[in-house]
Amino acid sequence: MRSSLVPLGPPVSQDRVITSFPKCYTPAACLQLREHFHGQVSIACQRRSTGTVGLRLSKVVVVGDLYVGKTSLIRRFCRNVFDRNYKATIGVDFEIERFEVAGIPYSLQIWDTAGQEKFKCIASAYYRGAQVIITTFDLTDLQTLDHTRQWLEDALQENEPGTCFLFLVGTKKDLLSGAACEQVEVEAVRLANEMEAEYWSVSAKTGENVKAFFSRVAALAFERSVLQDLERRSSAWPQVGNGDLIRTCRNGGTSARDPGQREALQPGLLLAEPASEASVPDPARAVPPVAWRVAWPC
Ligand SMILES: Nc1nc2c(ncn2[C@@H]2O[C@H](COP(=O)(O)OP(=O)(O)OP(=O)(O)O)[C@@H](O)[C@H]2O)c(=O)[nH]1
Repeated sequence: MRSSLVPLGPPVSQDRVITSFPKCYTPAACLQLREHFHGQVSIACQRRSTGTVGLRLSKVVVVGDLYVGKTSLIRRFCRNVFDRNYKATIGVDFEIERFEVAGIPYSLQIWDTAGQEKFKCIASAYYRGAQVIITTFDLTDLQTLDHTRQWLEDALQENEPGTCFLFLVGTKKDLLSGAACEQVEVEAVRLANEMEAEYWSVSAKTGENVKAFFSRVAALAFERSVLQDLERRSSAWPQVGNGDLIRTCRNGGTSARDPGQREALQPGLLLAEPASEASVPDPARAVPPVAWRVAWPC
């Protein structure tokens, strides 16, 4: 179903339309194993009640050593091109990529940052406000994998704890045989788990896994945005006063109205809707959430 929201620009191309939840690369290092959208998100999308999500951009920051292939990865995805000549990124650059996720328009702003040390201070100024951090390394150069810890630490320093999805991505997959790649991946998966990141390996040259990877990024970021929006709205309606309206409860409780929805939420996440539009309070007088509780189930 095409979205009825936000007719900004031309419709997104068919390969940016995400209808079912994209699979992870390996369950051994994966942010979530579900193969469908969170029940609350599906309902919100069906009802077109995803708030401002369709109007917002989610910020994705790509970091990693120089020459690992950050620019090439982004260019392969956004423009479907590959250039074998190296041109260092100076500071930062970004692309905006539009999607339609579960019928809702959604955009990623993908920031390409410089890997060269001399540009690092410029690039790091753009880490703030990221919803997704992609830490990249070259599968043919293990030193670049060692450095990912530091890249991640630097990027996390600029963001609130627990607010970013983390990915560890091995690049230049085409340069390794299957066996050699698997060998590197053992270590990469171990590190990804340590970082609480999802692991992927890709090739910008052949395009292998590139679209699947960014679709996964978009779906995860979209789902979180919708859940945050629902939580924000539920916090703005503190006096629900009707148990029937609470469709997802603490500790993964099930819905009074939708008993089929058995999605587990993190303790403390409470989602509710007002009885009708008339009960929506004046936003200026709404009680803001005491603190964001952003921790997502696998
Ligand atoms: N064979 C192969 N080469 C790649 C791949 N991705 C990138 N390269 C090459 O690796 C070199 C570096 O790629 P870039 O994308 O410019 O690297 P970068 O990480 O953006 O570098 P900085 O901007 O300096 O941080 C270029 O010569 C690319 O052609 C890949 O998937 N396969």
